[in-house]
Amino acid sequence: MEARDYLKQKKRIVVKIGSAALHHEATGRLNLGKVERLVRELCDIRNQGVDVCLVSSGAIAVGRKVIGIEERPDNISTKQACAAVGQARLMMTYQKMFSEYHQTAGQILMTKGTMQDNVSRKNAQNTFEELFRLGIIPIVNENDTISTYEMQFGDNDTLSALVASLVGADLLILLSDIDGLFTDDPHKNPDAELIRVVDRLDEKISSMAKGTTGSDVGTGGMETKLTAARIATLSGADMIIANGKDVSILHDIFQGEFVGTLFLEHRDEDFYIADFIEKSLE
Ligand SMILES: Nc1ncnc2c1ncn2[C@@H]1O[C@H](COP(=O)(O)OP(=O)(O)O)[C@@H](O)[C@H]1O
Ligand SMILES: N[C@@H](CCC(=O)OP(=O)(O)O)C(=O)O
Repeated sequence: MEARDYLKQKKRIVVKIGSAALHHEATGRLNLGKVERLVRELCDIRNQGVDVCLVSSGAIAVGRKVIGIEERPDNISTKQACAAVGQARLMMTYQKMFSEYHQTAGQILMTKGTMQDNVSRKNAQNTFEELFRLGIIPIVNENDTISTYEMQFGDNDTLSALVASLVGADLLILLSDIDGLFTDDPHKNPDAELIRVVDRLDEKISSMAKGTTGSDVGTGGMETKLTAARIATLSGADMIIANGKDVSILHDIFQGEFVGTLFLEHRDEDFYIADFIEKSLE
């Protein structure tokens, strides 16, 4: 079995939490206890001197509940309205909880254009760097209120990996509603087995991930998590998919415990974010 003790040495991490992991399944409402535990874990990691960045989904799901829309919206303008309301509400909740643990959080909302355009990307990079220098925890989401189809990442798995690449993180953690990458979708195949470590993202691994999401609020499924793994590992960051059901798993990861699926970094000096977006996300 591979050793994971070296994960204790990570200096800059990006943690992504999905909409499904942030909400009560029965009501679709925000799980405040979970958000609070997540914030506590992140503050504790920050207190150890590690730069921490949170990529949080949930704007549309939160906004949906505030506005009172029962069905998952599929038209873009309704999603944008939900995001406008929900992102503000989500940040209000995060700001309050981070300040209770004496940490400061800042918001960064991005579109595909932010990453494609050299000037915008550099500006975003500078802002991240300054926030880290000041000890502030950036909270990132897609700017859903103004992103129409052609400007969308569409999923925060890919966005979180691009952020990890942009800020030179050495670890990306995707907190999902599942224990990690399985040999098949475990919601459909009870014989699927958890994969502990992925050294190379080859065809065999890619074919295991299905794009369908298991929840009413999530997007992307496992396919987008493998896209994220490709971006993160080529950029020089290890990536872990772990179950966000109990967010103290972040502590376990930092203790070097064998949880989730670990994708090992394979830095490629020729990997360039803007080229990747042009080729893969059109
Ligand atoms: N090979 C696989 N291993 C694990 N989960 C898979 C796999 N293929 C598809 N999935 C599905 O992906 C879902 C996780 O993605 P998603 O619903 O988008 O959640 P999140 O909120 O974490 O983004 C799982 O619940 C599972 O149903
Ligand atoms: N940007 C969207 C989330 C998109 C997304 O990737 O959601 P998820 O699959 O739950 O991580 C929002 O905040 O509602």
